[in-house]
Amino acid sequence: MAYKMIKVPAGERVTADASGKLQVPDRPIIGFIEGDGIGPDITAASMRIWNRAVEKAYGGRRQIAWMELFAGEKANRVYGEELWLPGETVDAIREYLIAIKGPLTTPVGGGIRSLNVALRQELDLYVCLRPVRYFNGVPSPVKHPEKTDMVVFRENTEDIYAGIEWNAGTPEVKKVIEFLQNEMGVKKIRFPESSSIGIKPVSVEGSERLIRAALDYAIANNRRSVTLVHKGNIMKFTEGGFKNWGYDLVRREYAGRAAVAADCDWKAPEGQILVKDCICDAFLQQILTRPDEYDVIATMNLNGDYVSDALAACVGGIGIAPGANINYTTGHALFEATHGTAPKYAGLDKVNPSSLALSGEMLLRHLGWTEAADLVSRGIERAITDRVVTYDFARLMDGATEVGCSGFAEAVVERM
Ligand SMILES: NC(=O)C1=CN([C@@H]2O[C@H](COP(=O)(O)OP(=O)(O)OC[C@H]3O[C@@H](n4cnc5c(N)ncnc54)[C@H](OP(=O)(O)O)[C@@H]3O)[C@@H](O)[C@H]2O)C=CC1
Ligand SMILES: O=C(O)CCC(=O)C(=O)O
Ligand SMILES: [Mg+2]
Repeated sequence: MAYKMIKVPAGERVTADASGKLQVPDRPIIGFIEGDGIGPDITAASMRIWNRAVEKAYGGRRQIAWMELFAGEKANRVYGEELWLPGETVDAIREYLIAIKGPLTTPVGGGIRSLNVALRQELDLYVCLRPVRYFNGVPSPVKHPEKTDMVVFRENTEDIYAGIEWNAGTPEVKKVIEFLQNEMGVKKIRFPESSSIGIKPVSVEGSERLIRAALDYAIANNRRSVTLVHKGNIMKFTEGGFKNWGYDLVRREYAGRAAVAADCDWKAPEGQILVKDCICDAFLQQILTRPDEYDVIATMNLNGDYVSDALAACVGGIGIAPGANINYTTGHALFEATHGTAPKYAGLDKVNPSSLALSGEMLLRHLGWTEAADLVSRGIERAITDRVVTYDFARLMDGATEVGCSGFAEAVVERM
């Protein structure tokens, strides 16, 4: 495909077969979006780490051909018009399959809708995968951060997060409210004249494909349990549906490999995954009090957003919380940090690049480049153990050497 502003480097496409399995050439073209706010700082630092890890692991036999894609504020500058998410950015990820992005700004209460959510929706990246593990030496607000070892599978295309809503006082919201009151017999809208309305779609298909991905991951990685996190006592047909459809799926498709807690008195037979559920408010309490009881988590979009930041806090904060948005059927994957653009730190070469760097570690592992991935995590681990850290860790550690974002990347590279 010919692109207007995207320069395709010398290299080859990663492709996927009909089952989503990847074929990875030695010089894969991988897209990257720099991102807004701290995006340029953490992208430059992470690139240094990823490229060095690949060079060290494969001595030039393998190399990533980076292809810059544009979104957010930079897209406006590059295209010379108001264009937040150029169509060719989405097309290029569709064509080249794998990309990584920095955070993109979403204004609150008006303005453009989230570009991050738009990318997930347009590419149907239905899993937001956020592993949460503790790196030795990272300062944490909990007593036993090493007990937190969870992998969050967050549904990424549905829920109230999809942004289907109408603003108070508009003719559109009036129409929706009148429909709800007159056609659907709704009597519970407390202030109908001044309400905004949002819609929460949660489907059987959307829930099943997410929960299936979580179960397959748990089985492939010898994990102990999958917990469905929901608020189904209150939102019976959406969040409660998610839980019920999940249990139905386990009984229908995973017999002999996974067992529903209620069917086995909370003890899965030897070699099987225990599937249980937890109401989200209680879950947010238990990740602080009993984190070792949870393992793989499957949840809906908004819960997953809250849960992943809360879990990140337990193991040192969102400065070190990686993630990926994946469609396991088509093979498309867009890796990204859990955190946002942290605008007050933009351009200061200050923040922790680990969240993006570790998202790249996930990307390398996803490509099957395990040796390079291991070097990234080893370098980060060693820098932290040596107490050479960015401000977010330094302010909580005794005897730390505080370095900037690029300085941390150098410290990682030296210790690979
Ligand atoms: N996927 C994406 O692209 C996402 C985008 N966003 C967007 O980002 C913007 C800002 O959101 P906001 O709510 O401020 O959340 P942010 O995640 O951007 O920042 C909140 C706080 O988290 C800490 N933090 C974030 N990143 C790092 C890092 N790399 N190293 C160290 N500490 C870090 C800082 O804490 P402290 O102040 O304590 O130093 C920061 O003030 C919004 O427009 C939001 O919509 C938000 C989340 C995800
Ligand atoms: O899109 C955004 O601005 C925020 C997204 C977010 O917080 C997340 O996906 O974790
Ligand atoms: Mg978030």
